Amino acid sequence: MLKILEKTLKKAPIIKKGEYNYFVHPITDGIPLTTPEMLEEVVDEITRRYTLDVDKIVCIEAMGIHLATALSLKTRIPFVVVRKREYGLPGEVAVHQTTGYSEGELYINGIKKGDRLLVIDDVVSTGGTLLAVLEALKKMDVEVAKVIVIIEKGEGKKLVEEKTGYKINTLIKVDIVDDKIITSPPEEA
Ligand SMILES: O=P(O)(O)OC[C@H]1O[C@H](OP(=O)(O)OP(=O)(O)O)[C@H](O)[C@@H]1O
Ligand code: HPA
Repeated sequence: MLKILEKTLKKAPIIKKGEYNYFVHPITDGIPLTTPEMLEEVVDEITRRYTLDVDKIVCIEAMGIHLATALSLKTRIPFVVVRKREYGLPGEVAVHQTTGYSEGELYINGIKKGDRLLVIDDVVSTGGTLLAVLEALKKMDVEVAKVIVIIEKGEGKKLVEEKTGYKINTLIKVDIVDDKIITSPPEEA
């Protein structure tokens, strides 16, 4: 069902970002090559597993954008990007993001009161990014109907679920053992 994703993850190079083991894959980095078949496999699996009765898809720059684009083309649901750039538009909400190797600001725009949202991203690792975005959305007058992340790595997913109360739906789990990637089905709460 996720044959391309599994096969390519197993071959993904691992680089060091300080102490952090970072895998490099087309879904999370656009490297070495994102194929239409891989994107199709991912969005087909999303629409097979989940009912997407939402007004908008919310994705996070940069590596949520290709996923939201492909899903939007398939479902006809529009999407908005949480950007790393500040616009200063009315209603803009800034959040502070931390990952295992970086930190910075994210800016939420384009969301209206009462919106029913699907939040999508490529990977949840420490959970810092998703936590920051979901906690901000929680304070806005919107409904987060679904959260979908393609790849879970480490324990961040559980932490985000505990802290926000939202279920984080993932398609595949990766563990890095001896500089190799092991894939398995997602951990369910
Ligand atoms: O669970 P976390 O530890 O927060 O890691 C996950 C986040 O890290 C990556 O984003 P990054 O900020 O590196 O930006 P990019 O999408 O531009 O590569 C990825 O796209 C997720 O958003
Ligand atoms: O190991 C990783 N690889 C790609 N993207 C990521 N975002 C957080 N961790 C990772």
